[in-house]
Amino acid sequence: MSVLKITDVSKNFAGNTVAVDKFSLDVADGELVCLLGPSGSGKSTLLRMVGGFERPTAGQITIDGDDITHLPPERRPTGMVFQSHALWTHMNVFKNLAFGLKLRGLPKDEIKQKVDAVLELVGLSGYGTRGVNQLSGGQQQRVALARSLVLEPKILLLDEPFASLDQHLRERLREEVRDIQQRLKITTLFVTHGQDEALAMADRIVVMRDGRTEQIDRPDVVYREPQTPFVAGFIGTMNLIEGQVANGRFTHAGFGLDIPIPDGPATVAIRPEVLDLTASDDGVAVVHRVTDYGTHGLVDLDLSDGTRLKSMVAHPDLFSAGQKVDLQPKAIAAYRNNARVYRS
Ligand SMILES: Nc1ncnc2c1ncn2[C@@H]1O[C@H](COP(=O)(O)OP(=O)(O)OP(=O)(O)O)[C@@H](O)[C@H]1O
Repeated sequence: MSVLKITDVSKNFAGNTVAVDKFSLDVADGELVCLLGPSGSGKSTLLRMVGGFERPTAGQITIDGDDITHLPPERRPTGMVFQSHALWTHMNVFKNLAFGLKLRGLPKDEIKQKVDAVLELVGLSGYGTRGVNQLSGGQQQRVALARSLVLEPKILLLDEPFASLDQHLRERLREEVRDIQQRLKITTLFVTHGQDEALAMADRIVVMRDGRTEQIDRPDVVYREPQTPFVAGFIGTMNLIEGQVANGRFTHAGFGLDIPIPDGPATVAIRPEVLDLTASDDGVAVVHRVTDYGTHGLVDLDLSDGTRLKSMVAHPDLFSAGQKVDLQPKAIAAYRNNARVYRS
């Protein structure tokens, strides 16, 4: 059952910037949906409209069937965690967490019980008396999450909560947050421009572009079956080759493939892990660089017009810069007019 329903929501800023354009999305109970897209695609604006920090120009947002489109943030059953955690630095951790509960008029012992429970949930038991400034960046972000969770929101809204943390900590925290989210079964909308984060955490990913949905699907589907060249190029590493189809054959710069689609321009997409190489004196590509990552190798290669492609290989030592190679893709997709028209 859908808990959060966003219907035809738009946001136009002054100066005619259309940040969000007739956007619709249903989020099911307990689901974690990631809004993923490049900078400026409207992710934060959309999240802020759900949280009540931005007013939609048009459209409707409901939670459990109640229209919340024009309610202020404090009257919505939502909890938002921002990129800059905005903790109160003059208060200790306990007071930061107790603040919202106090406003709700809860008795002292119940506040203590709830704060202790949420501190345990985020792995910070015993940190109540610490000053916020005495915590690491990761700990501060956990407190920010706890401050939202302690108010038991129906919907948790996370706006790039790990953006300021280093890679290692980011990976650890996203696992922790996913664990907590699944344990609490809390419906969550999560904004990120990190595709790894989205692939690792989401039940479904919304790929956004120019304020609109480009694709909504499970992470594995978004990765394996991107519906547009934009999604293909945005998620994971993808070789995109723009060429022409004539008589069922796609060609570009000496590279050719049989594709049973009508004549005309097409974009072919091939993942590096399914682009096999064989050394050949009259090969269509030249190896530019070979990188050995230990577990696998990555070969950068150029077609005759300079189009750069990537191939993942099991034995990088078989290849070297300057070598000519032939390409054998094991799986391809072809796009025309921004839609997928073929997949092998
Ligand atoms: N307060 C504002 N006034 C005017 N334009 C705005 C405002 N906030 C956002 N925009 C514009 O709306 C568009 C979408 O911005 P938004 O911040 O939602 O994108 P985003 O996908 O979250 O980007 P990022 O990943 O960089 O945070 C951008 O063109 C942005 O410049």
